[in-house]
Amino acid sequence: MPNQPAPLDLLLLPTWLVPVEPAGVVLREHALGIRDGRIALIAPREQALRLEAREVRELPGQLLCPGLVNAHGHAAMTLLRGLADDLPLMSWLQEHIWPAESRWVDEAFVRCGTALAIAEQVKAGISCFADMYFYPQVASEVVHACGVRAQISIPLLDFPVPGALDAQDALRHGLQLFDDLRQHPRLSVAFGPHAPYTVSDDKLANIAMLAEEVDAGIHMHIHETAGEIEQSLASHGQRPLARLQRLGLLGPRLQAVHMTQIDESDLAMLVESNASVIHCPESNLKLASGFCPVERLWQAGVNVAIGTDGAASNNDLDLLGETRTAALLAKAVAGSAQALDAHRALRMATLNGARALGLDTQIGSLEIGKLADLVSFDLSGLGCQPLYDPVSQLIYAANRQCTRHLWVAGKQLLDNGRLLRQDEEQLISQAQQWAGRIAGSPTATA
Ligand SMILES: CSC[C@H]1O[C@@H](n2cnc3c(O)ncnc32)[C@H](O)[C@@H]1O
Ligand SMILES: [Zn+2]
Repeated sequence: MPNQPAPLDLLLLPTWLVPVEPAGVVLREHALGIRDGRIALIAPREQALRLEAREVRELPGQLLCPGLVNAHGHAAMTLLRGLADDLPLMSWLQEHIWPAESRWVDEAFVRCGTALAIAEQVKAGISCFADMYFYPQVASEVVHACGVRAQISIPLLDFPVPGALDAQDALRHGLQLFDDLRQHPRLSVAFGPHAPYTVSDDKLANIAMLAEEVDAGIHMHIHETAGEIEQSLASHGQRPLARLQRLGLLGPRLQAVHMTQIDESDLAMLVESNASVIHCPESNLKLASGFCPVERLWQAGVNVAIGTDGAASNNDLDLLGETRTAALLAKAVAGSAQALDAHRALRMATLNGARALGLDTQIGSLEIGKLADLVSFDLSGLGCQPLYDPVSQLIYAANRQCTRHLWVAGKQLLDNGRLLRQDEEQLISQAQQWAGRIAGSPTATA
């Protein structure tokens, strides 16, 4: 008697299944089966329905694809959403955000803001996000409790920040977090030197060495504005990326966030080092920082992922909307309507994000053996009719309200648009209490 395969835990029957890898494929009349948190089956619907499954779920009018990966953000900054708008990066940061952070950010702030960010992201189809903020230990506890996946960066700056007296103190806490989370199934830890203009040479060289030693990512704002390049040339006689190369930070573990300023030598360094670029188009537009040349990077072979940045410079954590902005902006920047087509845009928001975070063997595409991090979007509504091409519809016509169901490692976090692991009413009320305190203070941002 041949061995019967164990029953599937869940069999999903969407109208469209978009695996992302192989590229450009849309499967109709197909099913996806999950066993032990992993994708165990992708097969024609009729064939799959003959298999034993503990639960079978029809997803009519829905597109099933990998969960979105928000490759850059500052989760707890949700509590600073709308506090200082319509400003350029440096006055936004130095005159408003940093003063507000030193006045208000503590463990309770990070706990509440991170939970709010996770709820907003899960409701928007994001199953994995990269976070760079203060009190990373607290953020990791919230991620653990909410069931989502995240890379948590250890923030490192030359000056004291909430939760760390100096960079050495931050590193000490950070290395402890590496040890604590080494075996965690959903959490990874990276180094988060804030930017070339806030971290000195000796600390950057030390981070490069430590990242090699513990095999971790390096997540950093780089080449966000033209002013950053000018300042680096004046202070260091080098462009920031060249300086980072000299200090040993360039390599596949580097996650270079923003990169709106790229000359030929920068491009060559990115290609040669296999570093990833994290594109944050809406933050770059809102702070008038510049335009990342996504198509040029992509054609040169650089892995380009996408991030929302924090809710204080965006002002939402809507990766689907961000991807649409990226697809539209890429065409304007490249002067070509073919730049960043819908399929590549979806790849940027899934598999490329996973690759940037070093998770592409585990998530980012629907392939047998990968973790079942999945999202379904409902394309049956009026705004998506008529429908010729489901991926075009997802990127150019749908919006985050179309998000229906979301699973992380086969565990459902969103059911028909409803959060299963978080209390929406409570999150809203807690966020309002924070806003009451912050807005009610005469020193809200100064
Ligand atoms: C190292 S913790 C995060 C730190 O970064 C600040 N921040 C948020 N958005 C940006 C951005 O676009 N460029 C530079 N710095 C940014 C955030 O407020 C924290 O202070
Ligand atoms: Zn940022």
